[in-house]
Amino acid sequence: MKIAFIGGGNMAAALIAGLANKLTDGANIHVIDPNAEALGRLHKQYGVTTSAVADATLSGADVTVLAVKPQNMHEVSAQLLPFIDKARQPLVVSIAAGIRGVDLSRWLGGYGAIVRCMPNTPALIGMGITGMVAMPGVSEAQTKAADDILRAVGPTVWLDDESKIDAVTAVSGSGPAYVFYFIEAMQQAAEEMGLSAEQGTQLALATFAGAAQLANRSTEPVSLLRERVTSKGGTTYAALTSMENSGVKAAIVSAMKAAAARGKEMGDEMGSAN
Ligand SMILES: NC(=O)C1=CN([C@@H]2O[C@H](COP(=O)(O)OP(=O)(O)OC[C@H]3O[C@@H](n4cnc5c(N)ncnc54)[C@H](OP(=O)(O)O)[C@@H]3O)[C@@H](O)[C@H]2O)C=CC1
Ligand SMILES: O=C(O)[C@@H]1CCC=N1
Repeated sequence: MKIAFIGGGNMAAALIAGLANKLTDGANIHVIDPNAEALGRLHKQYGVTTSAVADATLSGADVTVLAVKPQNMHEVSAQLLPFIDKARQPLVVSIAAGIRGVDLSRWLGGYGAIVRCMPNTPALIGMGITGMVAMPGVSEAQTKAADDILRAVGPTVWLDDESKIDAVTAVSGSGPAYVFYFIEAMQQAAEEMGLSAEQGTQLALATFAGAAQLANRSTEPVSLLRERVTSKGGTTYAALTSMENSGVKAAIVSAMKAAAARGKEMGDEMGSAN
């Protein structure tokens, strides 16, 4: 399978890291990005071919992944359009937050073979997860091709309704940042209580990894696992009571709803502006 990426930034690099060697040889991946340094790195690490601007290599791609910022999706669609060979029906995969399939299709001259995805950066180590939705013009074979690509970097979750992808963005697309934020807070607290930076980091990271694995492997609800840590009148109880009193859970719920709302807003803004 020949795969082209337009945009070779953070998320594309994470996907390419998972894809190269696993699904396809790096030489079957072509990356287009104006940043020569980023291209050089990707070429050196994975053997991908590169170019600074959209070129005829795109015509030979079975799948083109649009991995630029949402604000650049309209101009990039215009750059891709001349290279879409409609007789071959190549698949277009968008990973952009917010950008709706109907707008992308319009920018691509009514082209319909589009799958929208929301991956996340743990794809870099093959531990991503991706929410996906196929536009009406996507064939079964194309759905499978999109699934094969994203499954190379972790499980896929197919959605029955495009509007739900904003929720996926809020949960797992942006999610790694919430986890890193929580780890940063634990690191800070550890240091403030006298542990070294190294010890704080080691303890926080192992706790996150262990708790996530435990929850993943357990058949019991996460709330029960939490209760088992929380001895009556003990230290965990003191911490969780403090969190509840500070409105931590409510703040997380409202932050994630803000992420989803921003996804929808970006779709509205970009769709109506172009
Ligand atoms: N980062 C993440 O965790 C996730 C991101 N996404 C989505 O992925 C997309 C990319 O995000 P991310 O990788 O973080 O962003 P980056 O800014 O890291 O990468 C985008 C890249 O596209 C390049 N670019 C801009 N214009 C063009 C063009 N015309 N042709 C080719 N390349 C171009 C940019 O170059 P320059 O910097 O010079 O403009 C940059 O290198 C976004 O739409 C985002 O919503 C989805 C899931 C998770
Ligand atoms: O912050 C963003 O907009 C992108 C989408 C999900 C993760 N990063």
